[in-house]
Amino acid sequence: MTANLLDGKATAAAIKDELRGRVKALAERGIVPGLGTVLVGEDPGSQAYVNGKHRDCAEVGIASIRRELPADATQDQVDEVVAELNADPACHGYIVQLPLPGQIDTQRVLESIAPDKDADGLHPVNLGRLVLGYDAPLPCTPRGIVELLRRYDVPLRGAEVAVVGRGNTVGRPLGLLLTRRSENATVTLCHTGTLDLAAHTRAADIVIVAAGVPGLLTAEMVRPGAVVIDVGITRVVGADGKGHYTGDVDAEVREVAGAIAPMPGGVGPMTRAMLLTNVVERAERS
Ligand SMILES: Nc1nc(=O)c2c([nH]1)NC[C@@H]1CN(c3ccc(C(=O)N[C@@H](CCC(=O)O)C(=O)O)cc3)C=[N+]21
Repeated sequence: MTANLLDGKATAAAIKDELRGRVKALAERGIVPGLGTVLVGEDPGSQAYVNGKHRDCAEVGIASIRRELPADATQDQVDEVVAELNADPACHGYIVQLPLPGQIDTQRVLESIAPDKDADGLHPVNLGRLVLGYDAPLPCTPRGIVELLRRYDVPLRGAEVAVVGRGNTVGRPLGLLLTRRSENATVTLCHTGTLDLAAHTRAADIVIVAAGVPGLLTAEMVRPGAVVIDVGITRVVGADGKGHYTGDVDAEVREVAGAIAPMPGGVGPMTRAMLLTNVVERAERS
């Protein structure tokens, strides 16, 4: 048996088609949604992600607002760009690309983003709203995972879900989303302190791995027919000296899983589609 594909790329394309229609409807009201990005430094990976986001914007009809600062930028310079985007009525939402250089206080920057313009959904106020069940922009990767499962009719109600990783951007908020009344999944949040990881993953109907450890989930850790979502992205240098990105799920898992969202082609494109969705939703409320 080979796992069915949960095709994040195709699903994200369908979502972008839907967004294009919503952007047209906004245009009739004289509103053009705007997404801002703040990039500090010249990391090629970060540049590639930010370029991808602006390409997505162009495809959907969202205006791009791009701010770039050098790698040696000061805290004041970053604060100034954040204050400018907070005040700019053309910017409905924006992200500060992470990681930031070491001289910048990341927490201070993220906390100074206006919560209602937080396109990532990672501002402490918005994570707090998520905990409390209030309306808020949702974190893009967790939202993209739930949307991908929904569009492939993978049942969440009553499902046993093992989430591997408790990071602030994926694992922790994903547990919050999946345990909302509207999803009603039962979540086991596993982490580096989990004593018997395989016992938890083998008991799960859905295994979502966001640990950043290549090959962490192996075939014997997966119940035959289970749904597997690979959220890992780790840069590794191969024997040929070339760098590439790899996920957390071992290739053999394909032989046991019922369905799999691979890396690449799974959660990454969904994350980008949810970023656009957050911005369009915010513009629709304006
Ligand atoms: N403030 C902030 N928000 C982020 O959302 C954020 C960030 N900082 N820093 C870095 C990570 C990483 N990230 C990715 C998003 C999409 C792909 C993606 O689309 N990947 C493709 C492959 C690459 C491609 O085709 O371009 C895939 O998985 O198929 C990858 C990585 C967002 N991040």
